[in-house]
Amino acid sequence: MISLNSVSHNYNEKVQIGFKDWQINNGEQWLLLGSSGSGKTTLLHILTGILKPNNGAVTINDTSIYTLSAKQLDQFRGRNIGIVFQRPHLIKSLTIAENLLMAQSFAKLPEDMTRVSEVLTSLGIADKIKAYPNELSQGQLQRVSIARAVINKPALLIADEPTSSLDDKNAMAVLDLLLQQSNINQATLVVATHDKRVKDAFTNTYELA
Ligand SMILES: Nc1ncnc2c1ncn2[C@@H]1O[C@H](COP(=O)(O)OP(=O)(O)OP(=O)(O)O)[C@@H](O)[C@H]1O
Repeated sequence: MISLNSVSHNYNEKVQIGFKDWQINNGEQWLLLGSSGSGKTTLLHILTGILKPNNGAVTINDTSIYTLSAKQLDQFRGRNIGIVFQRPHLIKSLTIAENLLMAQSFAKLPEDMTRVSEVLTSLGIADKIKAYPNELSQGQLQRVSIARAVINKPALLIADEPTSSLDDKNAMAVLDLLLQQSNINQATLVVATHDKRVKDAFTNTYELA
C-alpha cells in the first residue's frame, strides 16, 4: 500500500501546492491527471523520494520514506521504485545487459543475468542483450527504459508522460507494455499524463486541481 497523507509543498511564497490524500493498494494501476503546471512532476518527485515535501508523509509498504537517511532512501528507491522517464537514461558505453546489471548493483542486489534475459524477453528485445544503446531504435530504447525500471521488481512503477511524444500506434504499444509489466511484476503503476488517448486504459484516476 502506498499512501500520501496531508502532503503540501511550497517552492516559494508564490507557488504553494496542496495534494489531496491518496491511498493506492498493491498492484493497482492509476492515471495521474492534471493540466500543465498543476503539479504532476512535483507529485511524482515526492512519491519517488526525490523531493521532500514541506509537509506531510509518504508511506510505501509500511516505510515512511522521508524518515530514512539519504543513503537508506537511495537504496530503498533502487529496490522499490522503478521510473520510466520520457527519454531513456542509459550509459552509452555499456551494453543493454550491462546497463541492467548496473541497476541491480546500484540497489545493492546481486547481479542476475537470468533476470536480465527474462525482462528483455518479456519486452520483445532479447536479441538486443549485447547491443549498445546507439544501435537501437527509439522504440527499442523506450523498451529498455521500461526494462530498467522493472528489473528489480519494484513495488511501485512510475511513468512520467510516457506517450506524449509518440504517434497513436506507438503510444498504445508503450501503454500496453507498462500495463503488462505492472501485471507480470505485480507492481503498482502510476502514469502521469495529459495525453487524453490513454484515459480509457485506466479505471483509477487521481486528478490535480
Ligand atoms: N524548482 C522550482 N522552483 C519554483 N517553482 C517550481 C519549481 N518546479 C516547479 N515549480 C512550479 O510548480 C508548479 C508545478 O510544476 P510541475 O512541474 O509539478 O507541474 P506539471 O503538472 O508537471 O506541469 P507540466 O505538465 O507542464 O509538466 C508550477 O507552477 C511550476 O512553475
